[in-house]
Amino acid sequence: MSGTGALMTVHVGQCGNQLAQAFWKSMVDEHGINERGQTTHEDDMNDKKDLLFYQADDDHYVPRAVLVDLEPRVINGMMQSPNFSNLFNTDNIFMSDHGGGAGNNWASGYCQGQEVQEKIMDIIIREAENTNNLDGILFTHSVSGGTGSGTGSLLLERLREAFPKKVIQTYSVFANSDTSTDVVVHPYNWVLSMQRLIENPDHVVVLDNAALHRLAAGKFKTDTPTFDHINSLVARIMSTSTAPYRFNSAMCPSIRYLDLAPFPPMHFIQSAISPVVDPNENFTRKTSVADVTRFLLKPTSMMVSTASRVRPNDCMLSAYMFLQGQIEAHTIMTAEQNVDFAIRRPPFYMLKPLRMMHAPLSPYVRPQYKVSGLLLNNSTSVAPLFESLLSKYDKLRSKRAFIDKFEKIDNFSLDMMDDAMHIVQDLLDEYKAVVQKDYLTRGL
Ligand SMILES: Nc1nc2c(ncn2[C@@H]2O[C@H](COP(=O)(O)OP(=O)(O)OP(=O)(O)O)[C@@H](O)[C@H]2O)c(=O)[nH]1
Repeated sequence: MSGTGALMTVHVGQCGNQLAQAFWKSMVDEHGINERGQTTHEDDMNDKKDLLFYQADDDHYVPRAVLVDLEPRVINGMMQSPNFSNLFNTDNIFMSDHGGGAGNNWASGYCQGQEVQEKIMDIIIREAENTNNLDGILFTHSVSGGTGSGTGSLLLERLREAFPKKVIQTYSVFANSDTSTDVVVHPYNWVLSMQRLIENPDHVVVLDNAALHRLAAGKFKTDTPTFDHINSLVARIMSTSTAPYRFNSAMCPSIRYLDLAPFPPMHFIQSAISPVVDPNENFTRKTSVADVTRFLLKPTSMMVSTASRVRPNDCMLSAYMFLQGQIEAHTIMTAEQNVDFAIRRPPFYMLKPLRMMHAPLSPYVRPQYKVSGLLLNNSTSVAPLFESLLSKYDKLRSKRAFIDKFEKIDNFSLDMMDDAMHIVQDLLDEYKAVVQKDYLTRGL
């Protein structure tokens, strides 16, 4: 593969593995592969299946994916489903012998992870060594339960150690703080995970379940969107953002060229997709580049609930817009100029020009719409979400609410929690400093 290496995925916990199902379902469809890993179409020259799949000795395609959970339900369910039972390499699955999960407790997930980390890392390193040119790792998990957050945190530390030069990009699901039914100790789990998200990956795509839920409720014509609805949106983000590498784009042939985090550790990325369509509905709209870009740049389109409350000094540190469909090169250039003009005025300021690129479509699947897009946006407008979660953490921590559940875990100390809180606070201060500083290009 010239200029392009391979990617592998690591999925941890219930949410991480449910996202794996949505993502890999769209990957097999987009690469013309059936549930046995066999090709369903004559190969297209732009289809780089080997970016995410390897070929077994009998030539069938196998996802370069590692599935990890401390309880077996979700992965077993996947292995029994007709779509996946013959697709994944079962040697790439780790399920704990205890089988009880981490009880929504980061400390339990982290400490159980310490006992089994070598086994999991052996799987990941073997899989990485199976490709001679790994560019990066995509990692899916939730930061509010116990396994995805706790074991996920430990694995992120170990991945960074084992792959110091590879791009690590997480898709991290934040709890839906609008619903009382979600995990009550999620602010603790979040703070502890955030420390590892600040310290280890190159990019963290922040997926706020509250925003995803609202978007899905509006678009899927249901008041009670399911995780299937929500995960289909996340799969769109993951598939569009990897489309340039998977389908031979000259503009961005590898995740290594994605310059989304010019000021680390401010590497928390918001995303928006357009159009959002219920696949079971007749699509009657006419899409255009102008229409799609306008929607993507609306603060309310971001998959982060607090981003819709625009603050006058917010600024985009780096952003990429991926457009897909039947689009002429000159249309992208005109759109780029229009967008460039729009984002130099409130509510958008940019430190770097927004980069637009044409992300090729799968040669085998035709969407219902002609033009679609994805925005990956590294903006200071993510900070209010962190501020709100930190204040939820402070409220629980000051009352020592549920703290006994964490204290009773061997090898866990409350200092770990307090240290993590300071690291998150430092990140927030960095965001605030950017917002206040006059090096922003706004004629100050
Ligand atoms: N978007 C999305 N969120 C999910 C999904 N499954 C669970 N969540 C959210 O993830 C959080 C809980 O994390 P889980 O992934 O269920 O838990 P876990 O990481 O397996 O940890 P334990 O259950 O404690 O072992 C809650 O905020 C849920 O709302 C999913 O499929 N999609």
